[in-house]
Amino acid sequence: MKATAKAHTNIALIKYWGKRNEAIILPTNNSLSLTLDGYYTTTTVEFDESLSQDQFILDEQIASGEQYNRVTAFLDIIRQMAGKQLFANVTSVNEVPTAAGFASSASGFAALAAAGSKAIGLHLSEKELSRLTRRGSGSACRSIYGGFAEWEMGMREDGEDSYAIPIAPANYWDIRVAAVVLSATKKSVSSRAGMRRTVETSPFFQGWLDSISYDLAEIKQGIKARDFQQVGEIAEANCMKMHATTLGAKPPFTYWHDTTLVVMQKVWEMRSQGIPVYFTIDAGPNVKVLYLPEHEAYIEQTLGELQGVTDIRLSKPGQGITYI
Ligand SMILES: O=C(O)C[C@@](O)(CF)CCOP(=O)(O)OP(=O)(O)O
Repeated sequence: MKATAKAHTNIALIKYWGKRNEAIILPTNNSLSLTLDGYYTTTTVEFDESLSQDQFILDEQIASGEQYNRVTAFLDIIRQMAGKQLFANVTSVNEVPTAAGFASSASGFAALAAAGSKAIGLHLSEKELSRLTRRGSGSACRSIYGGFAEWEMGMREDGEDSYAIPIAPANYWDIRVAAVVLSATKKSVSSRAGMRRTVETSPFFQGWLDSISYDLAEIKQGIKARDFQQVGEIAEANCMKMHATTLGAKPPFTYWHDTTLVVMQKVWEMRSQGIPVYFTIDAGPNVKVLYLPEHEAYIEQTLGELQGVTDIRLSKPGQGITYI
């Protein structure tokens, strides 16, 4: 009863920002992402009837506290689906530089869902696997697919219709993402806490929701046409609207640090010089820069020279779940 799976993280171009149900993780809006090849998690799950509790080893460290609790609670869902009361040894290795502030929970929960469901003997479709992964971490449900994926928020309150669907495969369009890692270390508000505070208190949240259907339609048209300017403009604007909601929360907050703005302004400067380059930012200070392959060397060098930038991690579109 053992299986190993590898999953890549993804970068949202239309953000998941807000839950309508926290218990089973149902979002307030659809989101759309690109799976990246530069960051992934490999997870092995072995169910063993001799075990009296789950054990979770993350990057060669025995996990405890919140990390352990989220994994064992997730395994409970898998046990319940399979009707088996077995405990498991879980071993995860992240090729996700934690300093990058990437939501390693995305690749982590996707790999855990895939390996855990297979190890316990469930044969889930991609849709069923995405729906299961969503219960671990919302954005992770998009990592089931390679390339571009859209998480349909669903209308049902039991979440049966809330899962990701593939939009275009990894080999459809070679656009690139540079994760600009900043030295900022101050703990920002977690995405979960940030969403909650924003939904509950920000007067700008409704404006965010009202803009989603237009952004989604425009970005899908841009992807279909391989129109980088259209995709970049929409993604950057959507990110700015998401972050604007946090400024209206009570108490207000922002994920941006000083270097975040330095990188943003450098992207705008390069764009004013005629280079097609855009950015997006998640629940942290790091900036993810979108560009085309022909500009990779110049963009990597230009961003790498900025004060406060400690690493640049380049990604191409990544694959969905693979079993090893
Ligand atoms: O990825 C995106 O769409 C946008 C964000 O990264 C924020 F910018 C949200 C990620 O939220 P996640 O960590 O998935 O929350 P969970 O469901 O509470 O685990």
